[in-house]
Amino acid sequence: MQESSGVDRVNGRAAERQLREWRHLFKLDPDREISDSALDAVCRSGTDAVIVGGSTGVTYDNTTDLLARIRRYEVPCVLELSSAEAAVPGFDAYLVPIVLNAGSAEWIAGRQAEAIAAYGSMIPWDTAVGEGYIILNGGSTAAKLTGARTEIGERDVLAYARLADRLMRLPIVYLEYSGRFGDMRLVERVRADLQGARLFYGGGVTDAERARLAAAAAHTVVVGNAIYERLDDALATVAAVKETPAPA
Ligand SMILES: CC(C)=CCC/C(C)=C/CC/C(C)=C/CC/C(C)=C/CC/C(C)=C/CC/C(C)=C/CC/C(C)=C/COP(=O)(O)OP(=O)(O)O
Ligand SMILES: O=P(O)(O)OC[C@@H](O)CO
Ligand SMILES: [Mg+2]
Repeated sequence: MQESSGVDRVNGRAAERQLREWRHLFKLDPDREISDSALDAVCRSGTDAVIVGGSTGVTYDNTTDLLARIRRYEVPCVLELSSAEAAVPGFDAYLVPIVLNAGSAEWIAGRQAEAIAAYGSMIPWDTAVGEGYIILNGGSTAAKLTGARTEIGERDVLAYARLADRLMRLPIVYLEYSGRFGDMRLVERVRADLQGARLFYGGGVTDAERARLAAAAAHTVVVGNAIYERLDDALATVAAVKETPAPA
């Protein structure tokens, strides 16, 4: 384990505890171009960790290339798996999405079980962490891919979150609005209702103002597309999140 990685590889549950302390995360998509100077700014920004992931076009090669570039820096780097073929060794931890409101079991347990069977003893269980995704922007790539039931109200969102939190005991519930800024009242309600899981929020956090709102509602704020579209504003989200008092 690298001293600076921020993720304890000796004991997977310790890795989960460390993830719980993270307030701000940047998500880099291996399927999108990023210049060396932009990557340098992201990795030195003070974010708690960089997630590598995207819903489509993620391959072993583009994931390996991005990991090698990020490894020049001390920032912890975790892989969010969206395809079994792109399970690249060398990350500090592995996040495995389980799309609770997917239209088909393929995205809830099907692909995951297939990959677990295929990789067998090669899986680094000590750094593997499950994420209970609830996808709420029907226009997003992830929603279309998984046929997610996005037209649902607070009662159903809370039910999915409780399923993940109280029954499945997943360490992370992820409210995903990728590409659109979500309903912070709903985010706040879901976070306040969780008993053990950490609430990750991602979607449309494009500047400091939105980052503050999201940081007041969720435990952890994830910033993705803004890195590619409005880099300076994206970088400003780090301080905005860190300066916002963490919710309970
Ligand atoms: C080294 C080694 C062998 C490591 C293995 C690590 C490990 C723990 C393996 C276990 C096996 C396993 C379970 C593998 C994963 C299998 C798998 C493919 C699961 C399916 C994941 C899934 C449900 C994907 C659906 C899409 C999704 C929810 C992706 C999450 C990321 C996301 C939403 C990104 C946003 O995407 P983006 O492209 O940016 O979207 P926009 O267009 O909106 O911007
Ligand atoms: O790309 P954005 O809209 O910032 O969303 C971040 C993340 O939740 C995507 O999985
Ligand atoms: Mg994206």
